[in-house]
Amino acid sequence: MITALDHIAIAVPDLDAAIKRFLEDFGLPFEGTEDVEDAKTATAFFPLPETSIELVHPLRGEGPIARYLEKRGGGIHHLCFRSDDIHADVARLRDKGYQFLADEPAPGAHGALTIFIHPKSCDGVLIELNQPGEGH
Ligand SMILES: CC[C@H](C(=O)O)C(=O)SCCNC(=O)CCNC(=O)[C@H](O)C(C)(C)COP(=O)(O)OP(=O)(O)OC[C@H]1O[C@@H](n2cnc3c(N)ncnc32)[C@H](O)[C@@H]1OP(=O)(O)O
Ligand SMILES: [Co+2]
Repeated sequence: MITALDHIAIAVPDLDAAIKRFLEDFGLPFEGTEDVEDAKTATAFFPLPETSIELVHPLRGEGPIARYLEKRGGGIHHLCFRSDDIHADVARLRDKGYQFLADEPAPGAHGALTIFIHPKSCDGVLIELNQPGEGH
């Protein structure tokens, strides 16, 4: 079952400048950065009550965020729904015809199990599902 809007991710060409903006201009609480090697993405999280803003930036200039920034520039990149049983939700949504970008959920930021649905399945919006690990 989907239980929350876990985060909204924004693709940013300059991670340090964007962190400064959300920290100093908007005054959001900053949790820290985490590089997700498998996703070739550097992330920065700003937790707010019940959800977070996630900044995403290419690791070493490559990967999906690099391609996104090249084609579209910075902008809202994906929404992530939190699940309390990601395998059941993936099976349920696959049965309904949603196209997933991987066969199985894999570890993402914070060690959460994560999987993406192709934007073509959701009116052009990239959707991530995650199931937080213990302690998050
Ligand atoms: C998991 C760690 C962390 C976390 O929260 O835990 C993250 O969130 S990391 C986030 C980075 N990882 C990903 O984004 C993985 C999933 N994304 C992908 O695999 C690709 O970006 C993909 C498949 C969505 C698109 O890659 P592709 O190489 O096919 O790029 P194209 O530019 O050819 O795009 C094809 C088609 O999709 C449209 N598109 C691409 N990105 C987005 C987007 N973020 N939102 C909406 N639409 C998107 C793109 O415009 C193309 O459309 P078309 O009509 O064919 O031009
Ligand atoms: Co994300």
